[in-house]
Amino acid sequence: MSVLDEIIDGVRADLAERQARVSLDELKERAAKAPAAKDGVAALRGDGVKVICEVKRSSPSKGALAAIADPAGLAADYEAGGAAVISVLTEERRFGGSLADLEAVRAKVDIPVLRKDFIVTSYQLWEARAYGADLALLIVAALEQPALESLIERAHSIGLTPIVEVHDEDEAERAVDAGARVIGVNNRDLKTLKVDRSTFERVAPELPDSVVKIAESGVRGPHDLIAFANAGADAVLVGESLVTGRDPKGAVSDLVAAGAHPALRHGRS
Ligand SMILES: O=P(O)(O)OC[C@@H](O)[C@@H](O)c1c[nH]c2ccccc12
Repeated sequence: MSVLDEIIDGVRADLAERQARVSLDELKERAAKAPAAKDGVAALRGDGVKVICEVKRSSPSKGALAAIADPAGLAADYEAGGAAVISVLTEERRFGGSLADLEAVRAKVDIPVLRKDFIVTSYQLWEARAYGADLALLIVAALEQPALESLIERAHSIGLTPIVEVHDEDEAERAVDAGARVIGVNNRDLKTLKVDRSTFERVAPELPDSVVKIAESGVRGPHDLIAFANAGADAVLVGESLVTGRDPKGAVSDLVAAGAHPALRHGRS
């Protein structure tokens, strides 16, 4: 069984408990009361390379990264540093996240918030909206094609922007066929947890120009951002290097400044 399969088994078990506690109708009521979703696509387009900053306590590859006693405070630092979107991991067992983190971050920042989890049913999309997310991650490797298609559609109908995550050319084709407009290329293989920074550069050319392209994982600093930008990234998604550093706000503003450099603007819309 791959690491991804193990993670998803745990996610399904936790999900079954929540579903037994909170009905879909209750979630929908809560979602109806949530502030309207912000435009995730608009936040990721435009001049310069956008920076998505992640609230991440631990990971299956590295174990504990940072305690993050105040996820909302960290998110506020990211926002002050110029982040375009905040990513909040809500997976509990391996990443140490929760829906409470999502709710706390949502209440604190004005920029769009991404629910980062292993989404396998529309119930989790309703949860995302009910707890204030504007975007939700859908991982192609975790979903059969019909499920991927219906979750993309459902996300749109709920008002969420789906970020569809791929790791190779076949998954990229599946994402595009399923109607994805925002695609994240994960440089980490979720089946082996290995990071290969050439993944983005290999997969991005398979994606149509109209798709918003995000390079995910392995961004250590401005140098990596510039490399991904030169390979066509509209945005980067950064976790570990921000949560383990001493000055998250400063690190974000260094990334944003590198991404705003005029030399990178050529060919961007
Ligand atoms: O911590 P990093 O290497 O900067 O990576 C962040 C993000 O890309 C990573 O957390 C991630 C990408 N896709 C995921 C899917 C599920 C959980 C986590 C992820």
